[in-house]
This record gives sequence, structure tokens and C-alpha cells, in this order.
Amino acid sequence: MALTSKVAIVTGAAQGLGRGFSEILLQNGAKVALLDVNETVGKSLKETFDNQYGPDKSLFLSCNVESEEQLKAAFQKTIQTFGRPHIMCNNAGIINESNWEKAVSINLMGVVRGTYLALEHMNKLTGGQGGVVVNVGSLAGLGPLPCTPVYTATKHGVVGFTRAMAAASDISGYGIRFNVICPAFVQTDILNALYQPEKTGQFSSLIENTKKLIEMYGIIEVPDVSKNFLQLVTDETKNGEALAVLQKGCSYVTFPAL
Ligand SMILES: NC(=O)c1ccc[n+]([C@@H]2O[C@H](COP(=O)([O-])OP(=O)(O)OC[C@H]3O[C@@H](n4cnc5c(N)ncnc54)[C@H](O)[C@@H]3O)[C@@H](O)[C@H]2O)c1
Ligand SMILES: CCCCC[C@H](O)CC\C=C/C=C/C=C/[C@@H](O)[C@@H](O)CCCC(=O)O
Repeated sequence: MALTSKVAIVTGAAQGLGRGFSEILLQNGAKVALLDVNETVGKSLKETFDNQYGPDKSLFLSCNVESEEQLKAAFQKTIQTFGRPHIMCNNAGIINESNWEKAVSINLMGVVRGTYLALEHMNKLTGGQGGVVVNVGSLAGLGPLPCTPVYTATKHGVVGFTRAMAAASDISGYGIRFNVICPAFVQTDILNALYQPEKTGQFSSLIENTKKLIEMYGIIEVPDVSKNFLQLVTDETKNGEALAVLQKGCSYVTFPAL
């Protein structure tokens, strides 16, 4: 998929991986709707992108992925501004083992909400142009991260949901590819949760185990993830893939045939 003039929507775009994904899409000629609950940082990023790529290449929209209404409004505004989307990245996510319902609402339900809205607007069976949805999982979506059991559950859910959507698309002919990217530890603010007992809750005592995992896996920089994200967006042979991104390299996950 060539990205020139394609329309992308990225959630959690204001910083971290979402900013990196948005930036590589802009660098490759796409127009990007930047959705985030953090209005201050999001508006600041929009100014930065305006200076780098031009004022008509990105759009910041305040949007909490916990709200179906706000996501629907963001899609409508994006369509009014840029046209129907071709690319959807459900990236927004948190760690909160204390308020675990919030983590489920954002990390899993927010991905479902965004995916279903993308299906509604991209589905070739209902007038859409097709396209690609890249959901953001985690290595914790492929194996347990002991200090964050609910986060682990949400990410396992994102992996399974995305693979099922890819299969449904293949069978039904939506013309949409669905893939999930599963990075290990990446240098972003979410890593701070490790040192915030209010985020790790009853599992705060597992901090040493997590530090050992970080030591074992290392910490990746955002651009190393972004370049692999771009592969999932542009390679039209990729549907139903889970791409693990580690410091030692990346690999497509092979799941057991049942
Ligand atoms: N950093 C890592 O080690 C790592 C590894 C694997 C996967 N991930 C995943 O990457 C994604 C991005 O996280 P990050 O590492 O960039 O962290 P981050 O905290 O730097 O960025 C998360 C972004 O999501 C936004 N956000 C949070 N809740 C939201 C909501 N309800 N609605 C809209 N936006 C919301 C935040 O404002 C922020 O801009 C998450 O899904 C996370 O689980 C991160
Ligand atoms: C407190 C910081 C939380 C960061 C959460 C991010 O999503 C990063 C998660 C990074 C690593 C998770 C590691 C999990 C490791 C083991 O479960 C291992 O079994 C996973 C093996 C996966 C595979 O290769 O199949």
C-alpha cells in the first residue's frame, strides 16, 4: 500500500508509540488524524507536525477511546476533513492494575470500539475502500507479564481479537487487513508504571521480577517499533499477523494449529 494521500487514524497519538506511528505515516505521505485524551500534549504535537509536514497533513482530535460517542465524532470529523480512512491504528493503552476495569475499557474495549468503527467506514461490502487496521498489543499479549495480570489479559485479548477479525475479513471479503504489533519494553512513559504502586497495585512487590525482564529483553526505542509498524501497514500480504518486536529483532509469531 502506497501511503501518499492515504488517510490514517491513530489513537493515543499524542506521545510515545502513537506519536512514532503517526510520524512515520506522515513521513510517508499519509494524512493523519491524531486522537488522544491528552489535549495539551496533542495540540502541541499538532503544532510540531504542522511545522514539519504542513498544516493540512494532520488533525488533532480530543478523544477518549472509552467513549463510543467521542470515537464516532472523531471518525466523522476525520472523514469531513480528509475523507474516508484507509488506515486505523488502535494504540491507546494504559497500565492500571488497581483500577483494572479502566485498563480493560481502554486497552481492550477501546481497541474493539476503534476496530468496529474502522470496519464500518472501510468495509468494501458497505461502500468502503478497504484498508488496514494495526492494533497495538505487546509481548505481554503473547506471554504473561507477572506484575500486570490484567494488562496481560487485555493484550492477549487484543491479539486474539485482531486475529479473529483478520479471519472474518478473509472469509467475508471486507477488503481490510487486520494485524497486531507486539513490542517488548519500549522507552515511553508507560514504563514509569513500574515505579508507581498505584498503577501496579497488589503486584507492586513483583517489581524486581519486572526489572529482571527489562534487563533480559532490553529497552527498544520508538523508531525501531515504528519501522516495523510501517511494514504491517504497507505490506499487503500481511493479514492476521502478530509481529513481535524485540531488541534482538522482530519476528512473525507462529501460533499452534488447533
Ligand atoms: N512502552 C512499552 O513498553 C510498550 C510495549 C508494548 C506495547 N505498548 C503499548 O503501546 C501503546 C502506547 O503506549 P506507550 O508505550 O506509547 O505509552 P504512553 O503512555 O507514552 O502513551 C499512551 C498514549 O495513549 C493516550 N491515552 C491513554 N488513555 C487514553 C484514552 N482513554 N483515550 C485516548 N488516548 C489515551 C495517552 O494520553 C498517551 O498519549 C499502549 O497500548 C501500550 O500498551 C507499550
Ligand atoms: C511495567 C512496564 C510494563 C510494560 C508493558 C509493555 O507492554 C511491555 C511488555 C514487555 C515485555 C513482556 C514480557 C513478557 C515476557 C514473558 O511472558 C515471555 O513468556 C513472553 C514470550 C513471548 C513469545 O516470545 O512468545
